Parts: sequence; C-alpha cells; structure tokens
Amino acid sequence: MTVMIHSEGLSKTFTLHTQGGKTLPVLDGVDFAAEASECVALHGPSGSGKSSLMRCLYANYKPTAGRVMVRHDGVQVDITNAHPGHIVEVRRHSLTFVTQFLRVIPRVATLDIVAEPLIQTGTDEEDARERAAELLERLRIPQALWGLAPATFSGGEQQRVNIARGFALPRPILLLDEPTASLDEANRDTVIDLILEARTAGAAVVGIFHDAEVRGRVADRLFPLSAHKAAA
Ligand SMILES: Nc1ncnc2c1ncn2[C@@H]1O[C@H](COP(=O)(O)OP(=O)(O)OP(=O)(O)O)[C@@H](O)[C@H]1O
Repeated sequence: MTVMIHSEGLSKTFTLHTQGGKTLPVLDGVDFAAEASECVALHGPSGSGKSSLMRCLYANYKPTAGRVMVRHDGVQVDITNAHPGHIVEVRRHSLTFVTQFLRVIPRVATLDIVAEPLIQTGTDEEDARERAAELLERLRIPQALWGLAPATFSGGEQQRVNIARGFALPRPILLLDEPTASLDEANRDTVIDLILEARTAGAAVVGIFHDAEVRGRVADRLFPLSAHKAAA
C-alpha cells in the first residue's frame, strides 16, 4: 500500500502571548499515516486537537516538533519545512483541504470559483466549466446562482460551493473538516457519495466527521486523539 501523507513525531504547543505566554500542549508525538484508497477519520473529544492536526497536515500550522511528509509527483515532500512556493505547488496538484467555510476572492462567479483549480492545472477552460457545472448540479446549487459571487449565499450553499471546488480536481490527498456540517440529508448523501468515489479512485481521505452516521459510512478506520494536558 502507498502511504500518501504521514506525520512523524508531530507535536504542537500553542503559546498564548496575550495571556502571559501560557503554553497549551495539544499534540504530543503524533505518528499519523493515511494510505491511498482509504478514509481515516480523526476522532476524539472536543479540544483534543483534530483541527490542529489537520492544519499541520496542510502546513497551515507549523508543528513545534516533528514533520509532515506528503507524496507529491512520486516522491515524499517534507511539507513542514518546504519553501512556500513548493507548498503551493504540492497543494495545487496533490493535496486539498475542504473546510466548512468558503474563503475566496470576492466578486468572482461561483462557476469560476469551482472551475479554478482545474484551469490552474492546465484543463481547458470549457472542460473545466463543464466539470464545475456537473458538480454544482449534483450538489443542488440552482443554475440561477452559478453566475453570482457566493458572498450572499446561505451557509449551506457556501459550504456546497466549497465542496464542489474541493472535488473539482481529483487530487490524491483530500483533507475534509466537517464537510457535511450545515447540509440537509440529500446533500449530505451527495457528499458521502463524492467521498466514496474519491476513495475508490485511489485518494487518501482524512476527515473530521462529527456526524456518527457520516463517519460510519465513509471511514475505514478511526485515528484516536485524546484530551490534551492542562495549560502550563
Ligand atoms: N491558534 C490557536 N491558538 C491557541 N490555541 C489554539 C489554537 N488553535 C487551537 N487551539 C487550542 O488547541 C486545542 C485543540 O483545538 P482543536 O480545534 O484542534 O480541537 P478539536 O479536536 O478540533 O476540537 P472541536 O472538536 O471542538 O472542533 C483547544 O484547546 C484550542 O483552544
């Protein structure tokens, strides 16, 4: 089996500068790995560090110790210590992170937001927009909204646009933070199908799924995180 993303001795301690420099140890020597064609759910009580681990895996957080290795272009890249330009390259082709919230450039039309990851990696613009339209339709975003910027959309609509953008370009490593949080049942089922399709196509999927039913349907295994120690 091919390991697509893993951490080695990953630790994260937050220093609260506005609170007298108090320290909060959250992750302590975490060895995590996800292989191609599997879905791993990060699991643990609130505050156990699921989101922090996810952000370290995406190189949004710099760990206090240890590192994260990502398979990109057939080689292992130490994304913790990579040059920012290299991180952008790895994310563009190999690693995507779908959060609950849509953060995009204002005033760009929904269809273009979803098509962008494809166009950036060389897909013909017409084909990219066709794929974007297909996903928006599957996720029940009314066609009347495709030409509008999503700033005024409902929470659930914005989340679905974000999901469509995350799934538009099939990347080999998919990080998902609560992808079904504000969705109704029909859309939740569509997202479950998209996750299972990505996994079947060979993606390594790492997710935080608070909904036990979603977790049960998509996850091959749980990666447990336990409550962290008290602040020093
Ligand atoms: N940027 C930050 N600065 C300081 N402390 C932080 C930061 N991010 C997270 N923490 C702290 O780290 C701990 C773990 O937070 P994290 O969000 O990773 O947990 P979680 O398991 O995802 O929680 P939940 O299930 O409630 O979303 C919390 O006590 C939180 O206060």
